[in-house]
Amino acid sequence: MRFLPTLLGDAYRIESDPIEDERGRFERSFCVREFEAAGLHASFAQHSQSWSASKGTLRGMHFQNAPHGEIKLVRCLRGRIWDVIVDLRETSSTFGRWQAFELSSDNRDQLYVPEGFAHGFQTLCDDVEVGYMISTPYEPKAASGCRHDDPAFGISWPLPVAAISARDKGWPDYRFPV
Ligand SMILES: Cc1cn([C@H]2C[C@H](O)[C@@H](COP(=O)(O)OP(=O)(O)O[C@H]3O[C@@H](C)C(=O)[C@@H](O)[C@H]3O)O2)c(=O)[nH]c1=O
Repeated sequence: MRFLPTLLGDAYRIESDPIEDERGRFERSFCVREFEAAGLHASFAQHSQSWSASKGTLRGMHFQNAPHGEIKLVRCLRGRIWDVIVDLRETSSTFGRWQAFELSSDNRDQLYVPEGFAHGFQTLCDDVEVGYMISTPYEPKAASGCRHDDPAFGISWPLPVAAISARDKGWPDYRFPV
């Protein structure tokens, strides 16, 4: 695996090292030894998958409040997504900044999302499956988020929004600390 730094501190794009033979392909998508050697969190409590029917579907931007903050390892298992993270760590030099990554079942890249980031994605085609490893169990009372179109961040999305949950449409404006 190759752990490629991103523009945002502590977040990594991870490329795998596929081994191909006459049957097809083998690759490790997670490895405690390699994650620990790279200094990354290597213990995950949950693996979740979502399926989105339509191109343009938007899920996010999500995070869990402390003390239930999550580290996520995100991979697109079928189709293509525009995956976006926002650094919400007030002490970070990249606080308030966002970055987007195309993850797909073709490139098979993964995104390591540190604790303290908001995460969301938009599907770039129909019939999209996304899988996440998550460091902490789901805690509904701590689940929170910010709007994908919040002017505080100015995130660019590639497509008009075709489907979004009422909850994700209704997150209040993000307030930067004064
Ligand atoms: C996230 C989650 C949801 N649920 C339930 C709550 C709800 O009834 C249903 C759908 O939940 P949501 O609308 O939050 O699903 P979704 O919008 O797909 O949530 C996901 O979005 C992406 C961007 C992430 O980063 C993930 O961590 C997760 O927050 O599933 C669980 O039971 N366990 C979980 O871990």
